[in-house]
Amino acid sequence: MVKIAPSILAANFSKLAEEIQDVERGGADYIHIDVMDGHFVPNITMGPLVVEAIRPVTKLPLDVHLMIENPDQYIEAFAKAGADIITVHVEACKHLHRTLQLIHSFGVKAGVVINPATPVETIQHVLEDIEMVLLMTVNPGFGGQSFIHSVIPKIEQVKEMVNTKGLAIEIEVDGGVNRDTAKLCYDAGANVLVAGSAIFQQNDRTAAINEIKDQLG
Ligand SMILES: O=C(CO)[C@@H](O)[C@H](O)COP(=O)(O)O
Repeated sequence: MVKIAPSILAANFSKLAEEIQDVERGGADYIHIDVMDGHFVPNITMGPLVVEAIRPVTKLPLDVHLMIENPDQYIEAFAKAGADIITVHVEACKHLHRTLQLIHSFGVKAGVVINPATPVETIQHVLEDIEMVLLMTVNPGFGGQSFIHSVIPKIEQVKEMVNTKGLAIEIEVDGGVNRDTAKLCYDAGANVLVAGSAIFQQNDRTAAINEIKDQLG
């Protein structure tokens, strides 16, 4: 079953609790939280305090995507704030395996993210140590960008790697996912679809979520 993870980066921050409850009622499976530091990516968003504030307003798992340098420094804070899944970028981790162990040490699921230009081989030796792979389908940093189609074969490659090893890892995609691109990702092997503007910029979020799910056949 596909899961939909609305990215709150596209939500109205002045009424974040209502926005999150709206997508929860509308059938969302995860709440995707984009953490940006102005160094790893050219944008600054939210930190552990926002995750802590969101935690009591929803029962959905909080999927925290760290687009930050030196993620080890902040993992404990995000875990204690209520993250259920923490994903870190291969490109930002000096000792990726150690970082994944650190995430798990707080009882939180761990995932690895790769940018559009990063080869999937960079994650092959940590597949046994993660619960999620996140393939960026835009260059990270901003919502509302266009989907990068050259990532599709990478999704297929990851699916193949995961199947070959017989692992139960979620394959998530993020960036430019909407009613036109969702099926391409799903058919290639993705089972978690992050969508920001395609959901939060619609008046009827339930319809927006259903519209994406309906495309998948
Ligand atoms: O992590 C990111 C961007 O860096 C994403 O989560 C975007 O926030 C997705 O937004 P849309 O492309 O769906 O509008």
